Amino acid sequence: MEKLKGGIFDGPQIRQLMKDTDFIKVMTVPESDAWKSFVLVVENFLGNHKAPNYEEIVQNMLTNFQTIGANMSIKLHYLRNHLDKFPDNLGNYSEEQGERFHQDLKVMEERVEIFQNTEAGFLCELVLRLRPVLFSPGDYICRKGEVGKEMYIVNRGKLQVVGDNGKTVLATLKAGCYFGEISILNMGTAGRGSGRTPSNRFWDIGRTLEPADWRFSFYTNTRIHHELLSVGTECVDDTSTGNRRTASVRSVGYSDLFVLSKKDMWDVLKEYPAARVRLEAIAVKRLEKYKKAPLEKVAMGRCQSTPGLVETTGRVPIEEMELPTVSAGVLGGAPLPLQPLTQPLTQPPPCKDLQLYGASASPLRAASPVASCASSVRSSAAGAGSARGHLDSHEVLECELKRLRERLHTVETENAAMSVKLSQQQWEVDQRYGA
Ligand SMILES: Nc1ncnc2c1ncn2[C@@H]1O[C@@H]2COP(=O)(O)O[C@H]2[C@H]1O
Repeated sequence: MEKLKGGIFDGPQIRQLMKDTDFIKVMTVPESDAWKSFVLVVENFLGNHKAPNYEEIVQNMLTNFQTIGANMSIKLHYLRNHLDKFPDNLGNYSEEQGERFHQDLKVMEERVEIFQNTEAGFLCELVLRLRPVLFSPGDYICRKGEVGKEMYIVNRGKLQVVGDNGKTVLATLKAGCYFGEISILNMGTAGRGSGRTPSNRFWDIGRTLEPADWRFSFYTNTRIHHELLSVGTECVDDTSTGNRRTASVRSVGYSDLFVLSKKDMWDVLKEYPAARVRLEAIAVKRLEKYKKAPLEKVAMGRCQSTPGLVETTGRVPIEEMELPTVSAGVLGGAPLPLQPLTQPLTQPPPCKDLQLYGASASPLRAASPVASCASSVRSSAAGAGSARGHLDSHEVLECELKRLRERLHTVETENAAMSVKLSQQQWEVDQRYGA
């Protein structure tokens, strides 16, 4: 009954309609074309008989459905993309199996927030990449601090998000809920391997040098060159940071989940940038809820794991070290004078303030027009209260995406320029010392 109310017909009802000669009489021409082509699909593909030209028959039905503006369900997209993968005799497949398939897709389409109001193609691409997995009572699906490689959607069962002690239950998840998205979208606890952020690692490199060595090392020490470049590049490699699980999740009883790998998710997101913005916006909101903190704190958490944004509360912020500009120094001009470092390099305390670096000052700094947009949005979000905050979080994400693209371009260009300069210097050293 529920299905009928929702306009969903099962096999016996469809067969009844196919026999009903009056049914087609109440249709317009395009509708009757669509109906007839559907009947052809039932008779030549979905039942016991698969006609040699079944692909043409299915394609014809899809075209006719599109003509009448029918909202193609995910199942029809599935049909189109995987026509060649259906077994020869679909009639052998029971109603129960069909029902199960229908239910699986229904969970995705209707109950999973991230899949609602997304482009049909995006949803279809994701659904096709989902794998079903089963967990037993007490199984941990993920543990806090691990690198996240998958996200999960609960199809059936009950799970608990637990705190550090494994006892405090932060949330209970049931069918339709999803989890594990924070780390695969790189919004979790920042850090790769050692757990140190790129900005921490700038400081680590700095601390290995005597102040007087800064200028000399920057020009002649290939290790420093390479390390700085690798950290700089990591700043724009936004799949490498913030990838740690923010909590542990365990199965209460048996649970039946769908798993989506990070790689698959990112492969699809590459093709659907609007969906990426939307997913990240939802993740920011969810993080905000988890942390029960005001927006700017959440933005800070994200920024710590966001390439290009660096904490600046250390006693000697890296931008004050006055490294020479790329154009004047690295690209062949005379090195700019460096101010001697009067204070030792120290580890910056936790982020209180955020600053975006401008491209002109150092090869490690980001392009600025979009950066200033992001930072002004951020500061307005901080000042204007929580109602405006939600709107701004979206703007911040959009600005950040733009800025990251520009930053990637800048770092790649600078990387290439520095490599040229490096080879040049190596050649000069070889010439001088006869290596
Ligand atoms: N307080 C919370 N309430 C509900 N879900 C949470 C909470 N904290 C973390 N999670 C989820 O648990 C997941 C653990 O892995 P991730 O950090 O990738 O993504 C996390 C969220 O999806």
